[in-house]
Amino acid sequence: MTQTPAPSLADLRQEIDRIDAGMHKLLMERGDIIDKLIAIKRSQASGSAFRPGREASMMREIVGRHHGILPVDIVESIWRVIIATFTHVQAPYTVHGDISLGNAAMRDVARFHFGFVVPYETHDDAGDVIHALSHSRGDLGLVPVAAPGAWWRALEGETAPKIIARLPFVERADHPAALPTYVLSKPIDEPPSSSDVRLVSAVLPVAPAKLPQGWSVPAHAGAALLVALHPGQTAVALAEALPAGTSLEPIGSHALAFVLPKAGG
Ligand SMILES: O=C(O)C(=O)C[C@]1(C(=O)O)C=C[C@@H](O)C=C1
Repeated sequence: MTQTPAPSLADLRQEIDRIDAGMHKLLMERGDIIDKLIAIKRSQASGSAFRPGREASMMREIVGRHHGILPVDIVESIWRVIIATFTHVQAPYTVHGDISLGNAAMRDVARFHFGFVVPYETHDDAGDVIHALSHSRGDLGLVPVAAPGAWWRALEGETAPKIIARLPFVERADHPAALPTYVLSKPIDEPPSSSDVRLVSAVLPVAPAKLPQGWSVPAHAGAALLVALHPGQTAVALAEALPAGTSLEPIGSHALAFVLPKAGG
C-alpha cells in the first residue's frame, strides 16, 4: 500500500495563504453587505447604527459553536472588532471611558470590544461620560458597574442617555477584559426583548439597612439602588417589595450575559 507523503512546509503555507485570501475576500464581501445596510438604516428614524440585541445574539452563536485550538478569547475579540468597526463605518462614533476605577482596566475593555479604529476618550468620572454622550450624535459611554456614587441617577428621564449593553457579553473565568462595564448611549430605537435584563433606578425614602432580598442590585449608594430586573420580574413587584415613597425610573436594558463553562469544568 502506498502512503501519502506528509505535506511539506511549503504545502502547508500554501494552504494558509488560500485560507487567508478566503477570509479576506469574505470580510470585503461583508463590507459590501454593510454598504447596503447603511441605505436601509438611514431611512429609519434613529441616527445610531447600534443594535445591541443583535450583537449579543451574534456573540452567543459565534462563541457557542467555537471549538479547536484557537483560544475563544481571540475569536470573541476578532468578532467584537469586526462588528464595532463596521458599526463605525456605518456612522462614526467615539467611545468615552470612565477611568474612575483605573485607566488600564478601562482601556482594555474599550480596545477588546471596540478595537483601535474607533476613537477612544477618557473621562474622570461617569458624570463626565454621560455629559459627553448628551452632547454627541451617536457616541458610546463605558462606565464600570461599580463606579463610585449614584452615577446612574443621571440616566433618569426620557431623553437622558441609557444603558444599552453590559460587557463582557461572554462571561468566563480569566476573561482578558473582565471589568464589569455598562455601555451607555442616547436612547436608541430598539425595545428590550422579553429575555433582556431591564435596569431601574430606585430611590428609597432613606438608605436601607440591608438590600432587598430576591432582587439583583448591581450597584447602590445611600438610598439610591440600581436594580436589574431579570426576565419574569416586574417593576410592579419591585415597587411592592420596596418601602412606600420609593421612586422607580427605567434607565435601560441589556442582554443576559452568556456564561461560558470553564474548559474541562
Ligand atoms: O445588523 C445590523 O443592524 C448591523 O448594523 C450590522 C452589525 C454587524 O456588523 O454585524 C453592525 C452593527 C450592529 O450593532 C449589529 C450588527
